[in-house]
Amino acid sequence: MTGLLLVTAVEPEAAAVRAGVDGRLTVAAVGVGPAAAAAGTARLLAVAEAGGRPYTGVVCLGIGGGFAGRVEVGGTAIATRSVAADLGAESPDGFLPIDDLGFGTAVVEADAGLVKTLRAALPGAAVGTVLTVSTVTGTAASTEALATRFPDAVAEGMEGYGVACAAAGLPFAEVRTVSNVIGPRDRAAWRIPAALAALTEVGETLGLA
Ligand SMILES: O=C(O)c1cccc(C(=O)CC[C@H]2O[C@@H](n3cnc4c(=O)[nH]cnc43)[C@H](O)[C@@H]2O)c1
Repeated sequence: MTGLLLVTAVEPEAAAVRAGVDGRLTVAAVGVGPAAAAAGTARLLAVAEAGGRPYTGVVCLGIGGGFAGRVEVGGTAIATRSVAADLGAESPDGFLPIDDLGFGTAVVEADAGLVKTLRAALPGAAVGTVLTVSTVTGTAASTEALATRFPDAVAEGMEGYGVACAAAGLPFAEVRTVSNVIGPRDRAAWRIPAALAALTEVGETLGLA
């Protein structure tokens, strides 16, 4: 996997991944939320391309929320696809994704080859849809709504779809290590050290692959 660009939202996540990668791949923090992450990723890809050393793929990594019963806190989720869950329109009949509005798609499929490699390297990981949200889910009602709309969703983060759009045709994957259960907000219950330690383990596998 030489040549992969690994991106996270914030520097503590990047440091955790770097500790595992051990200098074998580039790891950068590109900002929180899909817009900042897309812009930051696009800039890194453009600079590398202009320098004649283009990246061969992009992996979005970070801590995230996990759907109860689908992945454990401290566990890892590999995305089969990254979906912008709140990109669309509300209506009296429910949420309408941009796909239904005729404005493109809120879904980016992960690269099958990268997913296969990640699954082999991380056999204990949950595998499924990873949602991208601009607002962290924090009520029982919104959690239930998302779990119903996306029965195969395992986790949510705030950057995957943005990074995937910036990757624009390059092989893309997303991996989340779970710091908290998605549900009524309880920041004190977040297990960030465990999720960062799991990110280092993911970095080890990517650095060796
Ligand atoms: O406070 C710290 O020490 C700390 C260390 C590393 C990372 C953080 C973050 O808060 C990272 C923000 C990042 O986390 C993702 N995230 C985490 N939980 C959720 C969630 O339940 N729903 C959506 N996103 C989540 C998200 O991608 C943020 O960008 C703090």
